[in-house]
Amino acid sequence: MESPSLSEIEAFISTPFDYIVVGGGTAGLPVANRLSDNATIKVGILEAGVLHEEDPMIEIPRNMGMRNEDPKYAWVSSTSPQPEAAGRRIPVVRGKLLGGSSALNHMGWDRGSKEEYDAWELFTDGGGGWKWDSFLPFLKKPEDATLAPATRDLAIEYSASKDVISPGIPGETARGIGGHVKTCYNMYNTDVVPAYVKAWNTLKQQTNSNPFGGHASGIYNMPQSIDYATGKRMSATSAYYTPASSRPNLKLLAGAQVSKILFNPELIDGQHVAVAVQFTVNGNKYSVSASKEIILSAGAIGTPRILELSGIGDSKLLSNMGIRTIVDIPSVGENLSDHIFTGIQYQAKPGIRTFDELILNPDFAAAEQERYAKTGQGWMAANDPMAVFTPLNKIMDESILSSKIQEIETAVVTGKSTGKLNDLVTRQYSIQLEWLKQGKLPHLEFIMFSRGLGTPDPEGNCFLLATGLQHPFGRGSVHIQSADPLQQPSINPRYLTEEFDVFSLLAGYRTIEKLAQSPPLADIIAKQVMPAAHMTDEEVIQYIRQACMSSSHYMGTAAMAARELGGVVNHNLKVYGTTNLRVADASIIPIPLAAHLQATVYAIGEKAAALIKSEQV
Ligand SMILES: Cc1cc2nc3c(=O)[nH]c(=O)nc-3n(C[C@H](O)[C@H](O)[C@H](O)COP(=O)(O)OP(=O)(O)OC[C@H]3O[C@@H](n4cnc5c(N)ncnc54)[C@H](O)[C@@H]3O)c2cc1C
Repeated sequence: MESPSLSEIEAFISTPFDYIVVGGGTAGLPVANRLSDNATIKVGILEAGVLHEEDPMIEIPRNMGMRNEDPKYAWVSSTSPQPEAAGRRIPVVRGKLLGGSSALNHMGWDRGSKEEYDAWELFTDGGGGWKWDSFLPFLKKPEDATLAPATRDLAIEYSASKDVISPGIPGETARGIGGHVKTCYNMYNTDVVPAYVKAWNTLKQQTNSNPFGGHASGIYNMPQSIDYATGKRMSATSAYYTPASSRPNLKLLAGAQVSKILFNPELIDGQHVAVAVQFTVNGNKYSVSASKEIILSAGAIGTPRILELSGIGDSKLLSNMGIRTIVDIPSVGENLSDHIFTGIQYQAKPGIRTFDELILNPDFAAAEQERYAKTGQGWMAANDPMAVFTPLNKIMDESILSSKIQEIETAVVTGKSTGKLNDLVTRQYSIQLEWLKQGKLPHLEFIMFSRGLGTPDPEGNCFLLATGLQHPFGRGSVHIQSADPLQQPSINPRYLTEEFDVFSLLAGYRTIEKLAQSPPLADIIAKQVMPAAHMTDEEVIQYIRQACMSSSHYMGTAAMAARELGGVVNHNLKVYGTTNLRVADASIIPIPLAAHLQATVYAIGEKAAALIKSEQV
């Protein structure tokens, strides 16, 4: 791992910064870019990972996933043993490099539904404009949608049904044009995709021709954060850092791990004033000052860790670690949620090609690599774009569902739920129960991965049909284990601790089975590879516990909510009890969102920058 030289560190710490952004990731880099567009404002970025310039492992879309366990690219960590997931430690993947998780993710570009963003305002008691109508400009701002020449909406083209839904604001006004992150439709679809879409149509799932308009249920062709012209991934680095990197007033120190925020001993109106950031390089400690603000953008795992190391968190936990409490906020690091998923692997009949072909057929792989090098197109630029987001009532018997909803409602009301029922979670549950009863918002996502897990079988290409829980009831936590800033925090998502979450994934699993039996998908399947077919409900539940994985969609650990409710930041993203410490990343999301997170996190970065600018004098 490259480290910055002493002269680079000295140049950085002697700069009179106005703002320091901690974490050069998906939200942090938009903040740094927007603040430094004023040449009189000095902005510093501290990033624990390094800058990977022109790295094919990041830029070439088909190389995704290959560096998730490499410490030069990722924080290699796992959860604490998860009792309800067969006691496993489940890998926790996050980017540790400039660009953060946007440089490692699967590039899907989507957003949640109107009602979900409208709910954010219920946590901030109306402040700050955190609802669909006022957040929409920020959801659009990061994006530069390439609508031509990649205009083919294959979800509609492949659709067997004429029953296409397109509610909400019109598609033309819902997408962003001219922003920093270029997006396009997928460049190549494997042979499984047309049959997959049509099989969903036979199960009465409608195609959604306008998933960005505020209604995210249905089948759709999810755009990708890929530049159509080059075929390269767009990360926060290529989108926001590179174009601004030559600004003299923007400085990056990569390879510097932040340990804590330092505060002025004197308070202003009873509030703490953040003045500097302490970081380590090769075990040596340094600090750098900021005269205006410090913005924490270290992600849903990194941000609560830094808050606690700085003395902001649950005073009991902090005193056990020997850390002096600066602000007692017991909810720091609580409220962790994630989209857990499970799946079934199938082998396709001979002649049906999935991405396994790139491993099984070296000549074909070489030809595709050559095509990519010349044109930026083809299989190496391709992904799995078909998204299916569905409420539970679209995939199961309504009477069974309503009795299950009744059960969880009773558990919540009587306090029998196994989760920690603080005020924040109680409000979240009442909103989530309402969403379930209305049956409009997605509760599950179905994803088709056009490749098998493990070593491909030469007898036939494989693919995986997976389902992921979008509005889980389980809530976990991330907390430091000691005052040592280099020790990994304890990450406990408490997966599958709520019965309803298990029930939902079982329903998703049974739907995958039905889908695989539906033509024309059934016609291209040779066999079910994993797990065994024809399992009882008990056996499927056991399999889910043994095999479920994280989607790496960690959120909520420094929730934006009223302080008395259990919030960590207010509607201006300021940490309670401080005048000038903000959080901008996935940790502020106050309630689980039924979408992949990056587009929303970029929007949080854009909105944070606008909030900060609006307070500049
Ligand atoms: C493998 C994977 C696949 C995914 N697929 C998709 C997808 O297809 N579509 C989608 O929309 N979303 C996807 N996501 C989720 C999405 O990418 C993340 O939710 C989002 O990028 C998180 O942004 P963030 O700004 O909160 O954190 P990050 O982007 O992770 O940024 C945090 C940054 O802070 C740095 N940092 C942390 N601690 C410190 C410290 N102490 N000192 C200095 N720096 C620090 C980190 O190194 C990192 O660069 C995926 C994520 C992963 C990991």
